[in-house]
Amino acid sequence: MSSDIVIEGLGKAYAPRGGRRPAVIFDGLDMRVEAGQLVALVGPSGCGKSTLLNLIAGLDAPDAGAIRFDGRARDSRLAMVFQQPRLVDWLTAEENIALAFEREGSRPRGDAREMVRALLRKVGLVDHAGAYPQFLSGGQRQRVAIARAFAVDPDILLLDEPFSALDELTARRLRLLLQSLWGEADGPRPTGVLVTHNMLEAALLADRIFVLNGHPGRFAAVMDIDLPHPRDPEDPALFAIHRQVLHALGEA
Ligand SMILES: Nc1ncnc2c1ncn2[C@@H]1O[C@H](COP(=O)(O)OP(=O)(O)OP(=O)(O)O)[C@@H](O)[C@H]1O
Repeated sequence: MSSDIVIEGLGKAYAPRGGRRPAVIFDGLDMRVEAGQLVALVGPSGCGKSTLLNLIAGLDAPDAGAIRFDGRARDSRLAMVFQQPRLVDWLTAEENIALAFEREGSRPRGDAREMVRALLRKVGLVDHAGAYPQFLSGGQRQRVAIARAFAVDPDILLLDEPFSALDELTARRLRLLLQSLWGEADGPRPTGVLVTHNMLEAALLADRIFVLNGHPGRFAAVMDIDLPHPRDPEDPALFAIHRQVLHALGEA
C-alpha cells in the first residue's frame, strides 16, 4: 500500500555556526503528498530541499510539527535514491539489489532471485548481473541503485537529485527509465518525492511541483502538472512549466 505523506507545522533550525544566529530552515511548513503521486521539490540552492527530504526519511528529526504517513507514525516501507549510488563495493550488481531484502520487513512476496532478475531486466542490466560496481559506469551504478529502491516495493520513495551527477544523455535515459518504472508498477505506485535542480526534469516526471523558496522556507507555488504519462521530454509544454517555475521564483 502506498501512503499519503502529511507534514504539519514543520519546524527545523540548525545550531549557529561561527557566532551566527541559528539558521531557521522551516518554521511552520505544511505539505501533503497524495498516495501514489510523484511530486518534485524545486527551489534555489540552500532553501532546505535536502533537509526536508531527510526529515521525511527520518534521517533527521524536526524541532516542531509532525510528519505522518497516512496518519500513522512511520511503519511504511521507505526507499531512498541519492545523487551518488552508494553501492556496496564488494557485492555484485545482483547482490546489491538483493541486499534490499536483508532488512526485516522487506522480504519480497515471491521468489527473491527471480524478482532481482526481473528488476535487472527492467533497468537493462541483465548482462551485468555479476559485475562489481567498480566495473560499471556511473549510469549503470545508478540503475542498480534505482532497482534496489524498487526492490523493496516501497510505500514511499525519496529521490535526492538522483540524476544530477550523470552526463546529460545518461540522465535523460534514466529519467525515462524512472518514468517507465513508475508507470509499470505492478501493485500500487509508491508515493514519491523528487528533489531536483532541473525544472524540466520536474515537469517531465512530477504530478505536482512544490516550489520552495526563502528563509525560512515556504512554498512560493504548488503546481499541478496535468499532462498525461508517459511524457515526452521534448514536449514544448514542459518548457512552459519550466518558465512558470522560474516565474514563481521571481526569475522570469
Ligand atoms: N547539518 C547541518 N548543520 C548546519 N546547517 C545545515 C546542515 N544541513 C544543512 N544546513 C544548512 O541548511 C540550509 C539548507 O540546506 P539544504 O541542503 O537542505 O538545502 P538544499 O535546498 O538541498 O540545497 P542544494 O540545492 O544546494 O542541495 C543551508 O543553508 C545549509 O547550509
